[in-house]
Amino acid sequence: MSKGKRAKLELSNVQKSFGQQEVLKNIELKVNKGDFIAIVGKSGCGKSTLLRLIAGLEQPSGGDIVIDGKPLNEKSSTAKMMFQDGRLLPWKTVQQNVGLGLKKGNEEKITTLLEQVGLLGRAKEWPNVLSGGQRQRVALARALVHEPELLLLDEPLGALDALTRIEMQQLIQDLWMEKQFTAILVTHDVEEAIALANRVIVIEAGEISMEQVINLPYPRQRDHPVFHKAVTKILTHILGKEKNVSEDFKISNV
Ligand SMILES: Nc1ncnc2c1ncn2[C@@H]1O[C@H](COP(=O)(O)OP(=O)(O)OP(=O)(O)O)[C@@H](O)[C@H]1O
Repeated sequence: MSKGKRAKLELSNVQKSFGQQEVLKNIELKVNKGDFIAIVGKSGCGKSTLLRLIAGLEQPSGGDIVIDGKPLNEKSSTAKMMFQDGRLLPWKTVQQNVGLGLKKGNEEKITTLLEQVGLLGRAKEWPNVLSGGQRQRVALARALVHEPELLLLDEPLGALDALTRIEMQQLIQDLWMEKQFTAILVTHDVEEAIALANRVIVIEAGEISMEQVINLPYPRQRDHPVFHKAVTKILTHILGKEKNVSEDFKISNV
């Protein structure tokens, strides 16, 4: 992270407990405007809780969350969130879903976004006739139609098949490159993290145990050797088998 860039989001000593269970402790994280951050880690390590804190959907038990220089108190007004299940309203058409909460006079934005996600021809259909991937395209359009400066993605592609998942990753990357919003993605998939993020954060037992800058150009190429080294390095860290890794994979910078 280069000095002098404006911080979009800053977390200082953030903690979160549910009853006696301490889920997050001492989280320190600075996200610059335009960053694409991926948060990875084992199931139950606290990834979604961290995202929900940033979205203002949960309150921290301690520490500070600052967005655009201002403390985040209640629900974040600038952030938009996209979930694994899309959360489309089944009684509204595709275009009505995308336009939810949008003020009158902005219909053109709906058309533009539907075109960008490749669903303009399905605008008047109901969500239940769409495939899982198409539903997530609608969910993505719905999040982006508000032109959010901060997009929070909670395992949005987790329910999709491998090929659709890669197509969706490319779509998210294209839209991020074009619109230059700040993105934070929670994912189980280390390859997905490296396909999209300029920084990957690993959470282990409620703490950030690794932060890896991914110095690969966009659009990302999966067949780049550094891509595979980065996957191995992060997976090795998560799985805790550093001692068994060959020297080839012990790289300091990717
Ligand atoms: N509202 C809640 N009330 C009580 N405990 C909770 C609540 N939300 C999360 N937890 C607990 O916090 C821990 C972390 O959950 P979280 O969903 O953040 O993990 P995660 O890393 O996103 O997991 P996964 O990858 O399986 O989705 C878990 O032990 C979970 O049971």
